[in-house]
Amino acid sequence: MQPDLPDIPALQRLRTRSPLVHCMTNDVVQTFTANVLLALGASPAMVIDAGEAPEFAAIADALLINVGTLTETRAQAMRGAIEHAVAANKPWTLDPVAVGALSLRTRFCQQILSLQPAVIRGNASEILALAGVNSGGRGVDATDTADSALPGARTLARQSCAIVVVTGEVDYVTDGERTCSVPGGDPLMTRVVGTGCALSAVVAACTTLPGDRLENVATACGVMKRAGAEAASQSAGPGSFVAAFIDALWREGRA
Ligand SMILES: Nc1ncnc2c1ncn2[C@@H]1O[C@H](COP(=O)(O)OP(=O)(O)OP(=O)(O)O)[C@@H](O)[C@H]1O
Ligand SMILES: Cc1ncsc1CCO
Ligand SMILES: [Mg+2]
Repeated sequence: MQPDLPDIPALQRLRTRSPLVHCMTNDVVQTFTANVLLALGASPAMVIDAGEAPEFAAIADALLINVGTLTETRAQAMRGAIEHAVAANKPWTLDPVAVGALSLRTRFCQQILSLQPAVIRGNASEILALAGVNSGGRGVDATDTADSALPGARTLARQSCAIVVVTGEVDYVTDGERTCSVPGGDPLMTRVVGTGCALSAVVAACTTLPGDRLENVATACGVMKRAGAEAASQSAGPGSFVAAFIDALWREGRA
């Protein structure tokens, strides 16, 4: 395991570069995801139609594929976008929401794994399912711990040549050989929808940074956990947590 990493320069770089992040994400988390990226200085765009998503994927700096509200039509648009991103040498990140629990999305994610994702970010049940390990996942929430999913995450990283992030009480970031652990955050982060989905978007933004990708992805996890802990300490419950969380992200990486 690697020790805690200095992440402020990476955050400052994110604000300076303001990467354009093409988000093909689920209907539940669109606005929250865009606001999280904006608070950190990145530039979100939710372009989803099959007629223009491939074109945009080649222009944007990074692509996020989140299958939370997948349909057959969206799957087609996503596949086209991924192919164009890969052809243009742009990194793409996969959030395999509820994979393992449902067959269309499980099949789709297994297929697109061969298209060289830079990063796969999921909760423990999703990562175990994608790694081919039976898990108790039955919906969008994890029923396994991140610790128990770490061996599966390492196997998935080696199989897919992607960096794999498994989130929970501790986040683990692995390339199959090196692993960073990122503690912190707050359980309140799981009582509002989309903190994991938004983290995947921040991870996608961080794949555009120069330097060690594993460290940059761990930085994304650390930033979200730090903001989550700060927001939880300032809020009365899930409603005010959301506003405090966006505000805490806004302060991250500022002098
Ligand atoms: N018990 C916990 N304590 C502290 N932080 C947590 C805990 N569980 C999750 N988190 C944090 O919450 C965020 C979301 O992680 P989670 O594993 O819940 O993803 P997810 O299930 O994909 O979320 P969603 O589907 O709502 O987007 C991450 O930043 C993670 O570090
Ligand atoms: C609640 C929910 N349902 C489909 S996607 C989603 C967001 C969390 O992943
Ligand atoms: Mg999720």
